[in-house]
Amino acid sequence: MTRHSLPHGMIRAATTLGTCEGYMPGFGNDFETEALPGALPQGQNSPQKCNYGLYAEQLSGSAFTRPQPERTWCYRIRPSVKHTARFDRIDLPHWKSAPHVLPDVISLGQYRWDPVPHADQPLTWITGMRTVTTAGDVNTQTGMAAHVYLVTRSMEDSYFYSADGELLVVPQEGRLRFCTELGVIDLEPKEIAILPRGLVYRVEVLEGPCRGFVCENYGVPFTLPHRGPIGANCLANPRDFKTPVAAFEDRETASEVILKWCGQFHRTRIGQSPLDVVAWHGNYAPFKYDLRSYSPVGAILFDHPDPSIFTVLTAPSGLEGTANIDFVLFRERWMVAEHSFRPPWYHKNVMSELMGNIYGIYDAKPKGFVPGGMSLHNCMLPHGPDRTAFEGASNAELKPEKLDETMSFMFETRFPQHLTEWAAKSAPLQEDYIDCWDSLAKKFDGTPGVK
Ligand SMILES: O=C(O)Cc1cc(O)ccc1O
Ligand SMILES: [Fe+2]
Repeated sequence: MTRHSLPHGMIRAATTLGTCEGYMPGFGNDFETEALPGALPQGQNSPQKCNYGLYAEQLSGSAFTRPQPERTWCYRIRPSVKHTARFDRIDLPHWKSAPHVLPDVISLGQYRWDPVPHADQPLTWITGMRTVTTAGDVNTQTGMAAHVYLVTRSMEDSYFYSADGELLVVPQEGRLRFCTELGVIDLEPKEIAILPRGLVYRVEVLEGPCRGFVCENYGVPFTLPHRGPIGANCLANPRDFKTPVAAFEDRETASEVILKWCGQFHRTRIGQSPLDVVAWHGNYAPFKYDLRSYSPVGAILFDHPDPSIFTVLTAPSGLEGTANIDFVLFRERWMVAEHSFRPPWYHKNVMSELMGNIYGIYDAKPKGFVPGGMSLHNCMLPHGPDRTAFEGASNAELKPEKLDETMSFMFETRFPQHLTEWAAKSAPLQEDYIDCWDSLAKKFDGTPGVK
């Protein structure tokens, strides 16, 4: 087996059959990977002594007793407990957790933001996280938070992990590298990544400035949706998810580990890199997914289906069919529906919808919802196409039309989303957003016929 070197002398497992540029294909597979030959024990998890003097350690991402438990066995230079000395509380004022309901912030409404501009000062993955909304309760492991990240600087000898939930990362600008305990993920716009709860990592800037969106999932991890009558194919296909091969660094330098725990941040100081997992096997691991491999299924004769058909990943809530979070993708597709109003209909929804634009034009909002921008249509708040979209689609010739160069997404949660003070007062909120429906004309005059 040959080794691949990454910055900081990180040693990565060689690409082997079934892997692609350092990644292994499949969703939720039981993966196994080793960066040094023979580092992974065969036939058992806890040998009396591990090869290379490694320590065996289990990372459990679900209760031991879940029907399909999620866990990974790590073979590492030091057990994690050596990477966590005493913790001191630190303040990260822009990263908020639910419940975070403020008396002087009104969350009830329809909101839209321009792209958040980059700051003057350098920001890392940790200092550059800006919470937009929170929902549910981090202490009961229900709900989520939506964030924007603005990152211009790599973390150096600094590592992070969250006990509060997994992070779904949706880049919109720039390229990031996630050096994790279980391997390295490089991420750019049109891709997404999942960083599981409890996984330690460092984030480096490959090409900045970097901006994107994060959904912090306090609940059970994202999984693939039940496909129902769609059957086994299309939507997000399992083989297109990529989990990194093992990579480790054996580096003794003064370092810090920052831990998010019950909404608060803590720092511990250690004398080495905690990314020292030489080999691992299991089904609890980070992964990335290229959104261009998503095969949308839609209306091929008439009408407009619910956007749930565009679900990429879903995080169940415990109530059957009612997601803690759905991650929904509106990407390039053909519009062919006959005698139909093709964009989204007007609607009110018990779920709350936070949307972001990755690139291009979104059909319900030809203007104002721009790449890097966001919108929030909260629980039971009516919304739909603006006047331009409505008039355009009501009068368009209904020939097959390609919605090209477009990619927006939605974090849709069963819980109402509460704005942070930053989202309500500092972020570039469009004060006139609701005016986009103002000029919708009354067409009804009591006489029959299409108006
Ligand atoms: O509000 C939105 O733009 C998102 C959305 C899209 C769609 O096609 C149907 C319903 C819906 O909430
Ligand atoms: Fe909607």
